[in-house]
Amino acid sequence: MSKLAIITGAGQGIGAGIARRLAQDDYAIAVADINPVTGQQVVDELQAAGKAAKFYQVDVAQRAAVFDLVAQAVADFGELAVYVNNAGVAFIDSFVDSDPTQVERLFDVNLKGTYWGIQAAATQFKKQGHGGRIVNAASLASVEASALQSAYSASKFGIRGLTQAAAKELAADHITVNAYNPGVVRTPMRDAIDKKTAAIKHVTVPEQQAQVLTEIALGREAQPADVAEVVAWFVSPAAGYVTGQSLLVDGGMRFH
Ligand SMILES: NC(=O)C1=CN([C@@H]2O[C@H](COP(=O)(O)OP(=O)(O)OC[C@H]3O[C@@H](n4cnc5c(N)ncnc54)[C@H](O)[C@@H]3O)[C@@H](O)[C@H]2O)C=CC1
Ligand SMILES: CC(=O)C(C)=O
Repeated sequence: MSKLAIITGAGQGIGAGIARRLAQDDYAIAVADINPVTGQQVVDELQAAGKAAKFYQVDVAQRAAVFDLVAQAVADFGELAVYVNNAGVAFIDSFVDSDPTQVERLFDVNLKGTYWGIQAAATQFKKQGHGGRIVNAASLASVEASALQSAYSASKFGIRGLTQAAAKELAADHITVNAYNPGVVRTPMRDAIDKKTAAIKHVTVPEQQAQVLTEIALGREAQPADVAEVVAWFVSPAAGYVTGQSLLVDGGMRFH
């Protein structure tokens, strides 16, 4: 019988990559996303490959909806084994020009959405009584803040803190909590970041992307699969003694 993995923001990008990768390890995949079109497309793809998957529409900023997500997915697939807080939003703007509405929404989705996800998953794991794995999406912006991404960086610093605090408290229940810190991963989020950054800097998008590439030691951007491999490791038996850690997956951009 498959074990259940809930992945938020799995309708595209890194989350979809994580869904595809964990499906290879015979997890039943709960594709949780605010976007029903892309989310269902990922489910259709997994099901066409013979994998167990179902779409759940959720806004992770809504605590009750996150708890309902866990309850519905467990009712559909049985015991929860893995919860990945991947959903996130970003925007580019100067500190002083950042729009308050965008700042509020970003903290509600990234920081509070991760908080509710840890709460809901840990509550379910405690009920089940034999541990579990929680993995959170931080960022290289959680170890060194990014200019033009003040709110985003703060949210990711916060997620690193949530990861450490949850790991300390939940270890007694054999629940590990870790985070992945991607650098530059080619997704729609990154496309939007590159476009706005180029406009602010008055350069072309290719020029902006070429500049960023010079900062990556391995000389290439990441693909979602690069990050998904790290998440697959975090939830594997091999990482059973790892908790509270935030692992840079950036091709060599930050060396903390
Ligand atoms: N792409 C990159 O270079 C990096 C991404 N990250 C983080 O990785 C995670 C995934 O990023 P990407 O795949 O690039 O993003 P993306 O924007 O391409 O995909 C994010 C997914 O989350 C969903 N989503 C957004 N708000 C939601 C909400 N309130 N409730 C439920 N679902 C929601 C979107 O519909 C989308 O399917 C994010 O937390 C991001 O901050 C971290 C470092 C670098
Ligand atoms: C560094 C980072 O988190 C993005 C989205 O670029």
